[in-house]
Amino acid sequence: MSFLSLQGVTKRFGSVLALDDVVLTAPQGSRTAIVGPSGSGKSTLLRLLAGFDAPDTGRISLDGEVLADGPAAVPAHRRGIGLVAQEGALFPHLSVAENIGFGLPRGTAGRDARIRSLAGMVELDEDLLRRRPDALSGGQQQRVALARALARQPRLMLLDEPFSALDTGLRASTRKAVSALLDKAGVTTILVTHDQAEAMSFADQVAVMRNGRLLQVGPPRELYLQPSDETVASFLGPAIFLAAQMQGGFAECALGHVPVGGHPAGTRVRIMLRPEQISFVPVCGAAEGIGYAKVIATEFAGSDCLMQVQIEGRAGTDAVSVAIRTSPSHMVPPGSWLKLAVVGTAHVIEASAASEAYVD
Ligand SMILES: Nc1ncnc2c1ncn2[C@@H]1O[C@H](COP(=O)(O)OP(=O)(O)OP(=O)(O)O)[C@@H](O)[C@H]1O
Repeated sequence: MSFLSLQGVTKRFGSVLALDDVVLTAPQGSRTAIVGPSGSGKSTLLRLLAGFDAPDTGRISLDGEVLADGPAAVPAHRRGIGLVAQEGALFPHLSVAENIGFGLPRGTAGRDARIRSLAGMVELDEDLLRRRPDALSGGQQQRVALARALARQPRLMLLDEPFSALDTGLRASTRKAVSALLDKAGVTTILVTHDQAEAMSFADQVAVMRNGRLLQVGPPRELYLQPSDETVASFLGPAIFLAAQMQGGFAECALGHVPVGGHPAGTRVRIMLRPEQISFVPVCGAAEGIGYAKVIATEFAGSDCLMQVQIEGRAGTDAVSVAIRTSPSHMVPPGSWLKLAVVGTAHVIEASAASEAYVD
């Protein structure tokens, strides 16, 4: 049996179906990230896990204990679940030490030592313990919030966009530190985030949510390279979709002969590639034919620049415009011609009926 299990969880607010038959499991010690657009139901799911609200139908269990079975639910304070919210939500009038020790009864033997040990775990200097939260940086405040949540040795840790208030550099380093810490403590964790890259680097399982439903759940690499549909594909990053015809295990498309993963059913398919799977070499002058493309526009964005290129369609089909990624030193100006090649395999995202027309 899974350590954390949600079965058929549904929650409605008036006419809004916030959670629609959610099924999710997580092994002990694992990290799950829930991503999805605004209003997709992420916070509602977290609130139900924390015990701040109860499902209409469905069952939530943790470590063999049923936490909610429809509206009958174990109250939040009896769940042994820690929560770190977006702003850390520290008590402003208490010192950092008292914030960390908030859940530890006063007078408990070794309380101060435990607070110092928790501060050490989240790499907070001891001399910060006497300060008030407003005298700490955003990253330090988040680490205090994490130490406070860890103090009660939760069975499950819920992280609700805990890094979103931090700037890019601090965000990445805090995420790494928190991730290593949770790993070491072996705490099962659920992270809610708007940031797909953050979800994929933090978690061993990612769940993509939309309109209250989980569209796909799996390891980050699997979701990124083998999404179940175009919505999941596009949500996790830029994607190139091309119509293709299967021939001898290859997809014949505007890019030529492209190897595909798996054994797709059907002959007319739609394939997906990630922009970084397209390599190119500039060619002199106009070069028409399969695999050649003209640069239409460029977008400078530091280390990760984009070039919009137009590929001639196969006979009788329209040209296809796709974005490919490159470094600033490899970017060429609009009007240049390129020979493209595909790195790795394409993913067949949709196999159509054999009678469907072949279109790009
Ligand atoms: N207490 C409530 N009363 C009425 N509707 C609610 C309530 N809480 C959530 N909803 C609705 O349920 C849906 C899901 O909301 P939820 O906050 O879970 O989404 P979310 O994915 O967390 O969004 P965001 O990323 O913007 O925080 C939304 O349509 C929201 O308006």
